[in-house]
Amino acid sequence: MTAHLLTGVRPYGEDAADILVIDGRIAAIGPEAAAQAPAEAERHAFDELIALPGLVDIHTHLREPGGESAETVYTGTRAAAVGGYTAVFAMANTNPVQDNAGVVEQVLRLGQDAGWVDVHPVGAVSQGLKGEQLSEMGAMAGSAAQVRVFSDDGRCVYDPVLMRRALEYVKSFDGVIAQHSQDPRLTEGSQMHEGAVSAELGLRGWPAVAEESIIARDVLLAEHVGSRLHVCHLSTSGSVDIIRWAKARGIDVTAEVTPHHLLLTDEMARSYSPLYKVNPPLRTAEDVEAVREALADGTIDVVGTDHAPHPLEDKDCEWQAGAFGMTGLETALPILIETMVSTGRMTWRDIARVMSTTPALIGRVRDQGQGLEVGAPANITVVDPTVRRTIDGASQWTHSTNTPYAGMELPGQVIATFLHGRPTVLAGAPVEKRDED
Ligand SMILES: NC(=O)N[C@@H](CC(=O)O)C(=O)O
Repeated sequence: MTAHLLTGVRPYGEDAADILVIDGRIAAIGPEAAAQAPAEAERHAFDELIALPGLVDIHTHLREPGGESAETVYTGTRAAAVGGYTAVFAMANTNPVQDNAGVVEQVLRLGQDAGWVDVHPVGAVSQGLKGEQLSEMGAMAGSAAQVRVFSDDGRCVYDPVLMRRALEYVKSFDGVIAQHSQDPRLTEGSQMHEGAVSAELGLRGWPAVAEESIIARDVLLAEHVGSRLHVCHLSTSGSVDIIRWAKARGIDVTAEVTPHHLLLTDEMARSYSPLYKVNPPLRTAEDVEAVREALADGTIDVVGTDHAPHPLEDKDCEWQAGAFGMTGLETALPILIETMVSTGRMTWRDIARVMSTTPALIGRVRDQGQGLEVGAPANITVVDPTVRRTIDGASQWTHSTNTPYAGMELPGQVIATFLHGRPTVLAGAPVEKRDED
């Protein structure tokens, strides 16, 4: 038997209550926890700290296989655990692409061996992400990886016939298509958000309509075939309007926003530093306000990090040559605290909903996101919201340093993470899996 007693902790930021964990499940919460704790239980004094259900990231790039100079499954999932995550959905734009059962099972196994979080491989929608023919979706769904989320993320499924077929096909195994909404024709050569700042800087623009027109098309397709659509990294106020309209109409759509689109604007491009180059691009202050409001009112369902590590040479260069993407696993919760909790827009229960419960539901994962309830799997994140830390890329656990928050002071630190009852992070630092675990 393994047992842990978390004392003095505040579940969902509410009244202090001890939590007893036995053999991977929450055995008791409240006064009876200490009374029921076996003598050998490991005790953790977490007075005044906040307990949340383990975070679930619906949108992570782990890069392995093929991109190990940026990240491996091991380093990416270790960074996830440090960020408070207990599960991540690993995007399909690896090399080889996660478009068949062999590759998704490889990523699943790498995740299990690393042991930091549950890794759920995302399957590509199209073979080789080429947007021409459907991938082996059924084989991936039926594989050991039990894939339910399919995405060509990094690329848009542009062909409406392919998108329609994909939406139809995933219905048979309750899957979802997670679309990277970007009209490729409207964004050829685009470098940043199209607007006053791009005009001033002389960088080619990525117009909001390139995102909004694809979302509008896709919600109508999802309605037409009666299937489930997930919109990745929504970034504009117009996109929020479309999702609001689609939901009011009863369309089965969910939407995600990234931490960086909740905090940063296209003004950052004035530095010409590719650290701020990301896809979709950082938008205007009005867009940031719209996505914050939509996350708070439930129009946007989840926060996905879009953790996109890149090797230094792809970021330490001029803007035009830089790669799109920024790391995010270790800064997501601090940014949510800064933008949504400290501002009074969301409670800790709301954070649990958008960063744990709903992402697990969208991905059809049953042993995550169940909340801090007796009998639930003991996936628990313990955070100190009062600490303020200056972010430094070099001291993060991800293998890459492309954080746009370097030098910024952000609130909150994950003190401990428990994955199915086993601590993966204690005192803010990762804890290696032992052989007997
Ligand atoms: N979000 C990003 O800016 N980059 C992503 C893929 C993508 O372009 O969406 C990546 O894989 O690097």
